[in-house]
Amino acid sequence: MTGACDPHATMAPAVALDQVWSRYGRHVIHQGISLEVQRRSVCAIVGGSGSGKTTLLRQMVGLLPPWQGQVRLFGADLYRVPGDERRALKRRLGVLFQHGALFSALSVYDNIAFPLRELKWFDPDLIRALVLQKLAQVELEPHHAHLMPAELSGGMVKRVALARALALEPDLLVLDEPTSGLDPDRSRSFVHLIRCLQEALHFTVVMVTHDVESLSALATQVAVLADGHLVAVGSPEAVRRSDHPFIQAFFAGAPAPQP
Ligand SMILES: Nc1ncnc2c1ncn2[C@@H]1O[C@H](COP(=O)(O)OP(=O)(O)OP(=O)(O)O)[C@@H](O)[C@H]1O
Repeated sequence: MTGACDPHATMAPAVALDQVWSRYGRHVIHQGISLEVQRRSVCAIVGGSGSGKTTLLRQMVGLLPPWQGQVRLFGADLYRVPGDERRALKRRLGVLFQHGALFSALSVYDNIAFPLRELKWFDPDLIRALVLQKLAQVELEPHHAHLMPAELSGGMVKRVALARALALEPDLLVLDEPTSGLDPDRSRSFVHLIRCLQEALHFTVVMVTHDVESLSALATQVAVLADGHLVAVGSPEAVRRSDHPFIQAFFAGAPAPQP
């Protein structure tokens, strides 16, 4: 039994990929990817352009069934559990895709309230309290709630998107290139925010990044994709010691990650 209610699943990894194969048409992207991400850890997936990082994230969040293999979240087989269990599993995820992807026609308030309203569980007073709490968590002010996405700086868009991803208090936060488009200062401050929130709220993070500085600041585990395979998985310090050419190039010149 691998259902979301399985008592044996309580200590299962947040994410477990088992022999995942992926393809688009005849183009095979992954050839037997197996990876476990333990709860409360921060896993960074890195790899060259087109190596299949985003495809792997889409599979983890229930958007794309793998061609072969299993994707388990918290012990439950995401693509084989019944629909209501799958919906319950997906409510345990917060997702922040590249570029933030806010609804441009909705205010900051309505963007953050969106996943809360969708559930139809909360009355407007509770939604208001939760939206203000999430805004505070991402270090924005209550008056920012009335702004439209077009009125926000790039850093604020990221923060609002993060607040929306945190709205349902996820157990797993999935981030695709969280710092893309930010200048180095804003990037550092956004990474610091994610780190503080993760330490306070104890969610698991899986992120794709090209940014070695973000990786060094956040990741407890690194998984490196190349040629359809995971060529290294481990702590940042251990992966960095690999002599794989992509890994050597990725870390070249970067300061040693803090254990
Ligand atoms: N919907 C799709 N249909 C066909 N091919 C696709 C589709 N999505 C992605 N691909 C191809 O699959 C490969 C892997 O794409 P993916 O976006 O997962 O890679 P990535 O490692 O995230 O790349 P990048 O770092 O450039 O964002 C690429 O060659 C891409 O062109």
